[in-house]
Amino acid sequence: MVLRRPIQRASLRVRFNSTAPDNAPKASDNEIWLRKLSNNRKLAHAPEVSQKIQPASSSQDHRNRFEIISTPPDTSFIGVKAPLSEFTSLSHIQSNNQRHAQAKKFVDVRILKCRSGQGGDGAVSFFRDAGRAIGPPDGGDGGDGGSVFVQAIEGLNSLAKLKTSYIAEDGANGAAKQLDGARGKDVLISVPVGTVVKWCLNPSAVRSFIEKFKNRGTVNLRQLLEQNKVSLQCTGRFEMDQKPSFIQLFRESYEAGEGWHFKGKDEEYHLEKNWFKQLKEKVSIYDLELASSELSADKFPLLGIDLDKPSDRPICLVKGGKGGLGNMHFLTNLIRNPRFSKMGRSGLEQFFMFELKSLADIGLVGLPNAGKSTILNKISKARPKIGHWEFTTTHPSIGTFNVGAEGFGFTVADIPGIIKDASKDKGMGLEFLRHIQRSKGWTIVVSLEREDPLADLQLLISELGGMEEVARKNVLVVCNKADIEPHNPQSLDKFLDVQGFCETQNWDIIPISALKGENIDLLIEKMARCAETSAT
Ligand SMILES: Nc1nc2c(ncn2[C@@H]2O[C@H](COP(=O)(O)OP(=O)(O)OP(=O)(O)O)[C@@H](O)[C@H]2O)c(=O)[nH]1
Repeated sequence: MVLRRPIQRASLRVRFNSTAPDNAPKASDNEIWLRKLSNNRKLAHAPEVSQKIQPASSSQDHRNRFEIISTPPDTSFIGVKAPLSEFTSLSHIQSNNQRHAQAKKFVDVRILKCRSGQGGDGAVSFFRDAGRAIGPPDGGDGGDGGSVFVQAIEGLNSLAKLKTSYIAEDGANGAAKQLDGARGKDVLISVPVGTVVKWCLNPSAVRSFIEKFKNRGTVNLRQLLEQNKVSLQCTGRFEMDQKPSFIQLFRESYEAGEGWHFKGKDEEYHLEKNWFKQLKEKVSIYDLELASSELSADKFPLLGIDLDKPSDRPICLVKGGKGGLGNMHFLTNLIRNPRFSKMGRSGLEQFFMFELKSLADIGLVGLPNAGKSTILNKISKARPKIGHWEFTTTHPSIGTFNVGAEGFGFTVADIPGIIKDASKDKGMGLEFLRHIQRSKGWTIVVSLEREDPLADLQLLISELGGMEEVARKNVLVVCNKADIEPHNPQSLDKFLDVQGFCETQNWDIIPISALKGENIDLLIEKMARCAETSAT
């Protein structure tokens, strides 16, 4: 717990003259405060101020993405290793790539630098007036640095307008006449509902790490980010819980007992005086308390913050540094002329990844050209661009529509077509999968125009993460383009193959022609069912 300063001064702007109230702490107040600090010595312990992020080669087993490598009491924090891909964005790293530049038109992932303000320094000043050339110390405290907050609000639908860095203001320095410095202004980042905020690595550090591999032949970025790990220091939710829940962040501030600001006589002069050495020792307990309160504030959920509802209040990402104490706090019966004050504590600079995940009830997936956009166009108010070339859909679009008189509504997200090896970053990759991850149901579209629609379905399942992943959802398989050669027995066989497979999985299936609008009403009913309940 951080001890409060001995006296809370009533006003930020106090004129110290013969008529104005003197709110500076008295020497006796300061002595009580310093004595309390000494008594607290046993409680305070030096925090381990280090967070090493060292990519290290790992095994191929990615099932356990967060591997615990050490736990208290052996270390202060829970050591966790996780693949680099958890803490960076592949599309961000690939931003120079042409193919991905096209996909970037719709911005659904951003990496932002956030820095909180540094605390202002405490002032060294002494009261003066006509009657007294030098009076008691009256240097005010530095103001606290501003913090960076995030808030999800309705009405926004893209991350495109976010800046690349958000820097909160530093606290102002304290001044003479007991004037505290002003608090640094906070910064608020407004994002759309559906945004997930995750702590991430500095992108330039990731890029320079990747550079090292470029000389060693062809690099598959996805594999590189999967196979190399980051070591993090984490904490549990409760003291006794050793399950990692938060990443511990560290700010680089002065060490306990340091961070003095001297005026007139320098540090060397003061360090020779026993009275200063004793004071420094006591104040180092205060510094430790500040450092430990920083440690409890400087944490971020390991799995990120899911802003799936409008935020009631802004959430702090990085907290501003505490302002330093002015010299009036160091007046004691022994120290009559404290010509020193404390510096403000540092702010915190971290990177965060903002991912926009659609909240659609149903995710519409299929190979390119299967007719997803045509289906969505037919059934929803949305009018996605339709074309007969592949990758017409370059960014997710969401359609909302109502079923029946009661108007049960659901939303459908159309994502770009998935191709073979999309999970290995072919085609437009699987970056858009985030938009259907939260959907209760997946509607998988295959085209009966293709040679082997069942093989297409199986390929899609494999690219979507395998049967285990797909089985978590309500699945509806749509066999589109049933209008092409409807009387050809081969067309019917193709449909029956897919139907046979769906029956073994207990999945619903429907043949349709999106182009001709055939079976669309039944499709809507089935999709409504697909959206209604969760499979798990
Ligand atoms: N004959 C026939 N053609 C269809 C049908 N549905 C869609 N098409 C055509 O198939 C082509 C591709 O349709 P889209 O809806 O753009 O396909 P998509 O799956 O969204 O494609 P991507 O955006 O590349 O993923 C277009 O030329 C459509 O007119 C259908 O039921 N029958």
